[in-house]
Amino acid sequence: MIEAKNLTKKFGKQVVFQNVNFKIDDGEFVSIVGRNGAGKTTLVKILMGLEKKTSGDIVMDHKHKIGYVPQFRNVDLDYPLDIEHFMRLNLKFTLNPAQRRKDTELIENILQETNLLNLRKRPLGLASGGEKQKAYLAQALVNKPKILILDESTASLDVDVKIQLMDLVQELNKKEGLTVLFITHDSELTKKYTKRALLFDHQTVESIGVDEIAEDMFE
Ligand SMILES: Nc1ncnc2c1ncn2[C@@H]1O[C@H](COP(=O)(O)OP(=O)(O)OP(=O)(O)O)[C@@H](O)[C@H]1O
Repeated sequence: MIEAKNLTKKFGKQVVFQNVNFKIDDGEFVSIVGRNGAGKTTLVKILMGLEKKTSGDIVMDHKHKIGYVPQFRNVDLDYPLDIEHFMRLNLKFTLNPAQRRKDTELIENILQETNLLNLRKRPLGLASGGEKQKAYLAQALVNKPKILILDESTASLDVDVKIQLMDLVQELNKKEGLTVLFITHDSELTKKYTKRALLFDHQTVESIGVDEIAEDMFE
């Protein structure tokens, strides 16, 4: 479980959120929503230890690894790594033959579960937007995370590709019990894939059922 207790974050005099309280259960698939600048990324950075909270607490099992899937950026056409080697960047280097075999088996499994087996040799720079996004997801899975953070990972993808990616994440959530934090401005995907959302608004965070989400609430 991830629990925020009276969590406050300020940048200088600017209050991003103040005394917020919420819980995210293990294995939950929850949306994180709110207008631009509401504090969603700041929360993620605090969870990942990249930013310090100002006060209050985050209670979570720190043994639980977090996989972070950013929104794909344009990659140079001549970027040298193919998808498989891009994933392998997240492996620890080892000369131990048994560990190398295990690592290869892990990569095979992830390529299979993300439907990237046929694309493993595709240079990342030449992959489509959806393929790049799947490669980012596959790379995050190499760390065997318990928590997956999708940070606007569906933005700038075509609708059918968004659905493919989200179906894949839903499967990981159901089959492997991954906790998923889905940061998004997309109210339709929020409603389709999650039951509730943490709404960041005016320095507060509120848990709302997806039925309560209005079209323009966080766009
Ligand atoms: N390192 C920083 N120093 C100062 N202010 C910051 C810093 N990081 C973020 N902020 C400010 O904190 C507020 C929250 O930013 P944050 O990036 O968390 O918003 P967000 O909800 O993720 O927005 P978006 O939907 O646009 O990605 C913004 O006003 C932002 O300018």
